[in-house]
Amino acid sequence: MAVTITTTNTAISFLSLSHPKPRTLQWVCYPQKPRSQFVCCLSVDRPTYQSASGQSESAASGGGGSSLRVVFATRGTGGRIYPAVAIADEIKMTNPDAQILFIGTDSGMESAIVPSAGYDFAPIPGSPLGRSIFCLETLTLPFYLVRSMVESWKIIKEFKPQIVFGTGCSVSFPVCLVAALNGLRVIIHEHGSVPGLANWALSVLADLVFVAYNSTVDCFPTDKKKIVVTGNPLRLSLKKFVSKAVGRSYFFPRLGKVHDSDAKVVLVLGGSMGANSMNIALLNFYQQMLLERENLHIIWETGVGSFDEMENLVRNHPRLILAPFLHAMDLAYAAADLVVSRAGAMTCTELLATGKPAILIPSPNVEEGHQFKNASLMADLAGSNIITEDELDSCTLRYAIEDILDNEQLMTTMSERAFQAAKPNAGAEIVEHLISLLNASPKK
Ligand SMILES: CC(=O)N[C@H]1[C@@H](OP(=O)(O)OP(=O)(O)OC[C@H]2O[C@@H](n3ccc(=O)[nH]c3=O)[C@H](O)[C@@H]2O)O[C@H](CO)[C@@H](O)[C@@H]1O
Repeated sequence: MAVTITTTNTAISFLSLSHPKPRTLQWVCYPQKPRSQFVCCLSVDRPTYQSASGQSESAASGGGGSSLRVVFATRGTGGRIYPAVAIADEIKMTNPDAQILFIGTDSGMESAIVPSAGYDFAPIPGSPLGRSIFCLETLTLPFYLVRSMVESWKIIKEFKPQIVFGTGCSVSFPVCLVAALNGLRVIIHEHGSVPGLANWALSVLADLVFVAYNSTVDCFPTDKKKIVVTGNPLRLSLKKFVSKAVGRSYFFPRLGKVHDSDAKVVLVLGGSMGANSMNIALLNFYQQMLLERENLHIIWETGVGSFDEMENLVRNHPRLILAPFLHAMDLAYAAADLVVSRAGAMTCTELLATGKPAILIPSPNVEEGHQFKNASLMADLAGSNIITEDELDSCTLRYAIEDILDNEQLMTTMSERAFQAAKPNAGAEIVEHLISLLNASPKK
């Protein structure tokens, strides 16, 4: 359930000033139950994009207009969904008449993230991927795949896209396959350092393959000429400048009003799913640290799955925001002096673009040590501090946080290095390639 609350308090005034279109605060409930005194899941509405005729519903209705029509197929964690949202944002910037439709599943995070980003969404059945070849999920995979392909076929026939864009997941596989069978342009993007299975397989039939890192190129079993290294695209909201005061007034109204320059805000991110070990480590010292440091404020994303438990364990405090998931990441990054986070590929891209000093705790549960590779790269590029899961405990984390927070010079250097290493134009570059491809030889 999403309840939109329109109000006229100071935070809203700041938001309206900083964004081209007036926006409203949205309180998204995960799961569907009344929330307590904690601020839970504040999100900022984006402008709803309208078609040239002014009828937003026409986006999913097919029809014969000449505007660019793109389908995005995405599912999974934020790291797969947000690159698609970022490229869609970029397309709308350069082609305001473009018609965009996202295909995903009803059960995945995309069903909440995509509509909240202002795009039309069409669900298909998800195909589960089993951990071994003999497990139930793997045995039922062909059945799900056929169902997903049939549903994708119907949507593609009706929407008539020129391009189908997959971000590598169990939804992008059937959708891109159907697109290729229909003779449509297929493009994929891999955000991580090692391609997922869907992207690996789809690279063979894709017209263009965008990747974030040079080292990923050789991982694909396809003609290297169609692989372009661009980096990861950023959501439009993260590319825009949001001042520290605006970010802070959104989360802690008093800070925005008085521009308290002594205040220090620590943003704790467990990735799009949250991180239990980080939650536990923080749980053991947040109270003491807030007590000892009167200028400290904490924004703590617990993950949707752990939120109820954490909400029961964490004591309400005026300088603490506890949230299951943050939609307004632009404002959260803007507010923060220091970010403590998992080391997912998209988060690392965003930390560089927003110039945030970071302590990274790579998830040990991600295949092939992806997150450790990301964190090592961040340490080289921006001097990020790495704490491994084995080293993670309350003392280590608290010491690492205070070590950076108390060293202004170090924070400035880390921030400057991050800005220098950022590649904020990946999205624009991807859209340029995409338009050139269409102009060079329209397939249909
Ligand atoms: C490539 C990789 O490492 N993937 C792992 C990563 O994915 P995950 O998708 O979580 O990691 P990423 O850092 O790549 O992407 C997270 C995205 O979600 C956004 N975000 C996050 C929190 C929030 O409250 N609001 C918000 O918008 C971030 O801004 C970012 O854009 O961690 C998951 C566990 O958590 C693992 O299952 C995935 O295998």
